[in-house]
Amino acid sequence: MLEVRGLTKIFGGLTAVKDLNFTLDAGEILSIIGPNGAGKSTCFKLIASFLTPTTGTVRFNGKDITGIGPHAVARHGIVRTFQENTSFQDMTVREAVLLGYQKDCKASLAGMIFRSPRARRDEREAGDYADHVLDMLGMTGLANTVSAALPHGMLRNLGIAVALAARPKLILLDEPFAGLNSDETKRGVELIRKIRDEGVTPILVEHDMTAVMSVSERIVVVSFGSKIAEGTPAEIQQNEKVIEAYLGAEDTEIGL
Ligand SMILES: Nc1ncnc2c1ncn2[C@@H]1O[C@H](COP(=O)(O)OP(=O)(O)OP(=O)(O)O)[C@@H](O)[C@H]1O
Repeated sequence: MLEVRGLTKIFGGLTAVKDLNFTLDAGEILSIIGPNGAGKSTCFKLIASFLTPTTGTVRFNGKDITGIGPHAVARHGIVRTFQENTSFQDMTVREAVLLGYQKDCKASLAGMIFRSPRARRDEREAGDYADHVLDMLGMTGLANTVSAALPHGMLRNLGIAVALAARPKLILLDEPFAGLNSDETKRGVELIRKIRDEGVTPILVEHDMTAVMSVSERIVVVSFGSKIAEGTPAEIQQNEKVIEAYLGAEDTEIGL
């Protein structure tokens, strides 16, 4: 589904991502981990086309999508969530999710204004789908809550809900467990499996090693921009290079 080849990003004199190669199959749960500053977020930005690589390619379902821009990438079915999303503060939860869905509507602008049958059908479908997504995220009871009033964990969920509302094929989750307590993390792990079971393939960048080891089917480890290991959680936990990379860093939490 996703093929990253020779991906490199140089900022001035600093190589943030260096000749990175990995592939991802549809339906697989992959995590990218690595010490602080290893290049994980940059890698996400390159895939989602928020940044253009210095060299290398990103292919999605056989098509070259390198550097085509975030909107074009979204049209191909790739969305990205952000660590802190404050864009829908004034909207209710349901309104924010409906906004995420909008780009998918088929009715013309005139159709929407004059409420054509097509526009009415779109509206109904959007409402049904928004309710489905909210149910999936355990947010049905919060549908009419103003986003600014949501607790931290639920604001995170809302970001995921808005991204899912666009009905992507691939969702890039940037630190979905950051700041969550252990119960919320357990629910987060279940949620990621649920997302995958709905046909949306998740990739995570994450520091919470307990969550990573529990949810991932495969892990790619980066250090100083380069891939140093790739394998199952069990393989990664025993990998010497990985242990060394984490021991040498301030962030020593690898869950060993
Ligand atoms: N726009 C930019 N301009 C210059 N340097 C940047 C830019 N974005 C990232 N970097 C640098 O590239 C390196 C990789 O950063 P990146 O944010 O990708 O790491 P990360 O693995 O996601 O880190 P963290 O886990 O702390 O979020 C860092 O040294 C960072 O300072």
